[in-house]
Amino acid sequence: MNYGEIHVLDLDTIDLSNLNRQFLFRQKDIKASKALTAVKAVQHMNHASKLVAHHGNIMDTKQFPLSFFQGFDMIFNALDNLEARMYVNKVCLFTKVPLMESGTTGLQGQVQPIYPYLTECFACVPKSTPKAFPVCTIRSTPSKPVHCVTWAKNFLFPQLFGPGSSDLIPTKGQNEDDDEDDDETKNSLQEANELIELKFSIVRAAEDLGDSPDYSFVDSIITKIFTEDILRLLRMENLWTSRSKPTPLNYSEYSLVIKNLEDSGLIEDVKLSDQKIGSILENLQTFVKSTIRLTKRLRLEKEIYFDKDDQDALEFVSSSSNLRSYIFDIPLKTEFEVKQIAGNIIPAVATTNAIMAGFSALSSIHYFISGKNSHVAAEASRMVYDSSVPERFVNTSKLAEPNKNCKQCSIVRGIANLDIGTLTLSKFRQQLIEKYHYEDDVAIATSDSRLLYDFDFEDNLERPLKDFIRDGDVLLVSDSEEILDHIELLISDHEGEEIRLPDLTIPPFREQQEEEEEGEEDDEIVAELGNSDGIVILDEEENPLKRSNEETDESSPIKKRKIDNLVVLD
Ligand SMILES: Nc1ncnc2c1ncn2[C@@H]1O[C@H](COP(=O)(O)OP(=O)(O)OP(=O)(O)O)[C@@H](O)[C@H]1O
Ligand SMILES: [Zn+2]
Repeated sequence: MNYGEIHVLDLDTIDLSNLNRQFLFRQKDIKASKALTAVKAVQHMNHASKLVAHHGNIMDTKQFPLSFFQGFDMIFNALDNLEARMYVNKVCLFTKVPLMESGTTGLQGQVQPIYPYLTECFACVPKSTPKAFPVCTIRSTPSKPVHCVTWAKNFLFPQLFGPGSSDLIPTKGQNEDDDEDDDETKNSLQEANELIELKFSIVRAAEDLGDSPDYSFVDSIITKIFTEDILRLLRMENLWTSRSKPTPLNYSEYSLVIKNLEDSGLIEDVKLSDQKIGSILENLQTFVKSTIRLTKRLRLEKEIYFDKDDQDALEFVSSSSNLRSYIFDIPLKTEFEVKQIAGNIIPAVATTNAIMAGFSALSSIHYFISGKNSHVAAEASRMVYDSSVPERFVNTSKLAEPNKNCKQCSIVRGIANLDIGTLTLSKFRQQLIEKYHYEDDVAIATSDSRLLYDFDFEDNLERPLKDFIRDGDVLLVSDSEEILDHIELLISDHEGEEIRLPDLTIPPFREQQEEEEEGEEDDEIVAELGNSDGIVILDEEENPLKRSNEETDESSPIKKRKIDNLVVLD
């Protein structure tokens, strides 16, 4: 089958660790763009499709504006993170482009064809988030290796080399026990302040590490983190009534050996096997080595973010989490194991990936052979997933209808074309009121609930939209009278263009819901089901939304469609 034009997109470059399962890549391709290399590798195969590669982040609206998405008949997701998947899902709802969503974890996998507003979207079923631990467990009372790795990766590393970490500094009310809460909050704040001091010592050291470097700042870090902080925890006796107490590190036992290594300049040559559990001395040596190397890097890099494939960062996290484990009498881990824990790595299986990619392609055929009819394809397509039943490796199920409570599917939305550089908030507000027939006023907020305007917050009115949003951002508009529904407008920036507010897309199931509720009475709402893509678009002739800027009809088609808990404005 000829797909016409296929665009392949990925933000990453090829790593050695990809070669075992990503068959299009070879050793020589390491560090090259995945998308470009994949396209090059299959270009010569016998097919009639034109292949185009893009190296970039799908969420980058400059490189991939809305018009990019609108250019496709179908989008295939094979992403590995929730943020990007949710983003593509949302854009597909705005643009109504069908989405073939897929994913694998180890031996499990699934393919979900999504026909916007006709079938469940990616957000319709809540997704489980990665396992979270209480802050106090990570900060004060670890009991498993993963607690220590999380502390090293999410707290210590960003505090010393990155942008800091506020989410692991507890605020009141996070502990079940109130007494623990007070003591812990105070303790953690003090620890955090001291770490800021250490960060300064690192920055100073980074400037001074010359021919005869002074590494005493590393001793201060070790003493603070592995001895003094633990002594302070021990003083909080209520923490230890039903737990075994930690044992602070006695650094003086090791400091001489470390100093000799530093003086002889051999410290940076220390290398422990990644498959072997190191002794305390070896972990200390690795800690000192990686701290020195990361500090030197800070001369060129402003901030360093943890990346499991960054050897210095991995050695720092591995050694510091092991030293903490030792203090809390928790089993130590090899560097390889720490890498798996820190990188949330679930082994990827080439066969599962291949099977799911195959089903993705097969499933899309329903859409193409039906002449791109979403209704027919939605009826014919199946969700495919691995099966836990022995002797039956895959299972299928009919596609479910959108979840009526889905925060994505249940929203009235549209795409607004405008020039964010020149359009002021005031003009935008005025146009909204005219176009959608708000009776009084609106409130306008960003998608992360930052209020830009409402009737008693007018400070921003004369500022252009570009001061608050970028191309591709979503704005939330709500009716100050709370009669009309909240709406979501995706902003598509077009320099020099007059503002064009869209006719809104109303999810079909909400239309049916309201018809059932309101019976025949409501002749204000004029809507039509069953146009080619199944989306309810308000009728051209009779609906005021279609007649932009004309005040010929006082009624509004989005009247009374009120969804609770959608927008939190403050
Ligand atoms: N926002 C994004 N834009 C473009 N590509 C993305 C985005 N987020 C993730 N990806 C890509 O999605 C792909 C997911 O693939 P997968 O998890 O199978 O392999 P991988 O990430 O190469 O494996 P590993 O994590 O072991 O390196 C990756 O190639 C990743 O670069
Ligand atoms: Zn949904």
